[in-house]
Amino acid sequence: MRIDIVTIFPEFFRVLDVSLLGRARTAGLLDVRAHDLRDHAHDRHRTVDDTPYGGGAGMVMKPEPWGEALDGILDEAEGAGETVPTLIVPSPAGEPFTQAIAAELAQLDHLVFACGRYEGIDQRVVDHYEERMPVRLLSLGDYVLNGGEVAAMAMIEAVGRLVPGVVGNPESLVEESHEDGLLEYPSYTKPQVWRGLEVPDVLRSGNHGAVAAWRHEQRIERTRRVRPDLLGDDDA
Ligand SMILES: COc1ccc(Cn2ccc3ccc(-c4cc(N)[nH]n4)cc32)cc1
Repeated sequence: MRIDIVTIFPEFFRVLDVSLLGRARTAGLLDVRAHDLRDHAHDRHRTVDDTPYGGGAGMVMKPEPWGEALDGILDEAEGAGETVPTLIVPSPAGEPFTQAIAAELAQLDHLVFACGRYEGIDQRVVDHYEERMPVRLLSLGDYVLNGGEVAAMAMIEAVGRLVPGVVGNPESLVEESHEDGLLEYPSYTKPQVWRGLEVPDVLRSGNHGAVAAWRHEQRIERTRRVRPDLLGDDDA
């Protein structure tokens, strides 16, 4: 999977060079490239923002630098005969990002993240590129960040780890929180007793059926307690 990120803070994504996604990049499973939006602002101050039409506080990101940056990525993909990438625009006004969306995006060959700042990106950028490629406005949650970078990083990690081969043991992706609509079961490791707290006996019983049943019940109980909204009416 190829991932392009357009941002005024490309250095923010250097962290992707380490950890799980770093190994995936080295293995050629993920090709992640950050682009500096200011490279596409050609005035002396490399200006990417301006005052909003209609007035109001704050600044809005100018469309021209975005057009040049995104055209460059699109033209390269088209020139290489690749499938048209999907444009992901993190936004407080977006569709809630979920594990299901992460799984859907993990099937694609090429994602482009447009990380806005200030009060957002001129609407005409989304309107224009909706004519050329799939565009998804996605929200990380019902709170306001200062820009799209943190949201993009979270989405890239959630999607990247689902790309086949990125996670060493694919079995570890099964029965994760939200993977099938339930939260994950509680986990334990050695020592058997820690500060007077014991590992549940069933987990040391060697009875795999009993362990599986206990874990499933724990998932339902935890989901009912913490996230009843994830359960259907008859399960809540
Ligand atoms: C009009 O109100 C505002 C609009 C934008 C902003 C700051 N900002 C600029 C670009 C950008 C991209 C994503 C997000 C974001 C995403 C989630 N889930 N929370 N916040 C925030 C962003 C502040 C206020």
